[in-house]
Amino acid sequence: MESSSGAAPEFDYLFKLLMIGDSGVGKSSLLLSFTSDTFEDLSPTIGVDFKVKHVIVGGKKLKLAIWDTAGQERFRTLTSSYYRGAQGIIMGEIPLQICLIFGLKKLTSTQQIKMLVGNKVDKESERVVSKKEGIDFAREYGCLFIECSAKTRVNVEQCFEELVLKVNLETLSLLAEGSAGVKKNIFKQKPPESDASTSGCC
Ligand SMILES: Nc1nc2c(ncn2[C@@H]2O[C@H](COP(=O)(O)OP(=O)(O)OP(=O)(O)O)[C@@H](O)[C@H]2O)c(=O)[nH]1
Repeated sequence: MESSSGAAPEFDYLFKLLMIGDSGVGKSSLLLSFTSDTFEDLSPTIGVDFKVKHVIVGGKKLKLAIWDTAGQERFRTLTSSYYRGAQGIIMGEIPLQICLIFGLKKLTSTQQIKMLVGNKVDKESERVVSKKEGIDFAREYGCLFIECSAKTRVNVEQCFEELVLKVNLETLSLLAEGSAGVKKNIFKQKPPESDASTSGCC
């Protein structure tokens, strides 16, 4: 937590989120769309990038620290070192992610919330994986699932919101179990309404 001089803290909770996925699936574009409301042709990420977004969920001020990792193979050793400590993980385009999800299952703790993201839904005519296949795949590997478009901003906010809501719920259950080190604040939000375009399955 920040604030050391007795001033009101800038946020109630800090969540670390991590974006992984193969190069070109649109991780950086999704992040830019979420944090800056813009879409532009970006160069491939070198190593890792980082952005912050403040949101209010359930009346609580959350600071989201979002790490965007390079998808290119040559950065994989570096980027995998960022998995630890992430509360939520966002992954990229469906057809390319299978190997990374297996990697995650080995590398991350079970308390991390994973979300499989099918980006670029604006290119419907080029779709490779059906929505049902995406949902089934996410269910099998215990991920939330959503389809979105960084370009048109369809479901971009929802993508992060659903993940953060789920992280909150996990935080609450940790509190209920009396885990040490978890700040004893109770979030007052309700679970998200079910939406035809999203599908939680954790
Ligand atoms: N049509 C469309 N194009 C997109 C969308 N999101 C990203 N793109 C394009 O896909 C390409 C790759 O996007 P990036 O955001 O750089 O991909 P990345 O996953 O961050 O790639 P790395 O940084 O190499 O890991 C770019 O040309 C983007 O403009 C989308 O929602 N719709």
